[in-house]
Amino acid sequence: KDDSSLENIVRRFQDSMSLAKKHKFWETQPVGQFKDVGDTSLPEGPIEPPTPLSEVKQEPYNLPSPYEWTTCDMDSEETCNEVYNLLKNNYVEDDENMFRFNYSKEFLRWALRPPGYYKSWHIGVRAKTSKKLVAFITGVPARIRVRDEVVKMAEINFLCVHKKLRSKRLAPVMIKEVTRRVHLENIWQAAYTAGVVLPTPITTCQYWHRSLNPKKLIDVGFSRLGPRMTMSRTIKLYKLPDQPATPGFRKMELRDVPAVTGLLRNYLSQFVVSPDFDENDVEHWLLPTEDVVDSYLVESPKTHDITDFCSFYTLPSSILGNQNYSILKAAYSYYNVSTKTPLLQLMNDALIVAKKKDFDVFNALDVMRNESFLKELKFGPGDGQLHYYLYNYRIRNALRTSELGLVLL
Ligand SMILES: CNCCCN(C)c1ncc(F)c(N2CC(C(=O)NCc3cnc4ccccn34)C2)n1
Repeated sequence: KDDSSLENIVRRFQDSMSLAKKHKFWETQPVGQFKDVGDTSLPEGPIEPPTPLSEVKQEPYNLPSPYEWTTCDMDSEETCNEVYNLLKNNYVEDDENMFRFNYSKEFLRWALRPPGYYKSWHIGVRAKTSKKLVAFITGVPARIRVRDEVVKMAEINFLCVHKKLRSKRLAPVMIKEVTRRVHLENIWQAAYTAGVVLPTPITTCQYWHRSLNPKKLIDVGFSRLGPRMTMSRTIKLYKLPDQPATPGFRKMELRDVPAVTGLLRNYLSQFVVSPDFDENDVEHWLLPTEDVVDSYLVESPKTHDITDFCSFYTLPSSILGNQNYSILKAAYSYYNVSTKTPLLQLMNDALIVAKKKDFDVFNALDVMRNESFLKELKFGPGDGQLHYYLYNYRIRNALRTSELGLVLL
């Protein structure tokens, strides 16, 4: 890029300004502050005590005058459509603005209605005159274990402000409003991620990508042909068998929920931060849902024990400005457990079924035990980093990515 162009100078200045304002806001919040990093005298755990519910602000925060709060009822086809279209046109893009997430309506209904969810945490902002939905932020309740403490938290996600309303300082007031509504339910901690550095990540993950349809990925600019590589050599490099290799590898069913819950709880107990799933959670988050989440397990043909489990979620991206394709079909590694089948073989079977379902790429973060298979299964490091954060909960030292057992959608 011509870095000296005035346009780039202005953009860099604006970025630095918004970054400065970002830290202005986060310095007012109960989060680990940069100045406190390394201060081992500060105890691990909640940073501020809960407030008596009577002292929690009862009325919503003030929005700039042309805008009003709205609660988005995801059960309503019309409202779900509005949320889908807002995100489809205004949510996260890659740095080169070639792709934008295109979370489907079924995915959003799944992601936002887990056991015990609160409609009041599905918060929208409308323009008073046109009633157009112009911004969105959500929370869902989750029990998250940090070392040996299980903490009720809100998982905050889908913060989106319409492109035309950026730098109107809407995000800080939306974060304060979702925090207020979470406090009203007597919950004082939260977990969230961001592609940008804020005070202060508990860990920073790297995305890895395994090509399943290399020809399309190169055509749309997601990947580039390797040096001294031809297209046919590249297609051959990423070729996968037609069927999974593991005997007893099959789709998860409702009757498997108790066994999968036991398997998953044991496996996740090794990580410093992970969800504390019960059977209701497993039924919601891991039972296969068409075009939303896929999960497979290994049932030993001899003993009929369930020994292993793998899952991935469906998150397509819109391809901005390509003649031949408009959608990138991406699968994201979710929760995987290996007790008998080597994780390498289990994940290769996951790649095989994902390719069979016509996904173009299989993405994974370097969390949990994922590093053990990434290179060998021909994943390549991505350009995106994902920083994980806890709100109002201090972790004494940042975690290694292998100590993190939490995947947010
Ligand atoms: C927990 N909430 C995370 C949701 C947001 N997630 C999934 C996300 N957050 C930051 C990223 F860096 C990222 N990446 C996946 C990797 C990737 O595929 N990069 C190319 C690409 C294709 N489509 C898009 C859309 C947006 C950004 C990059 N894109 C990088 N994913």
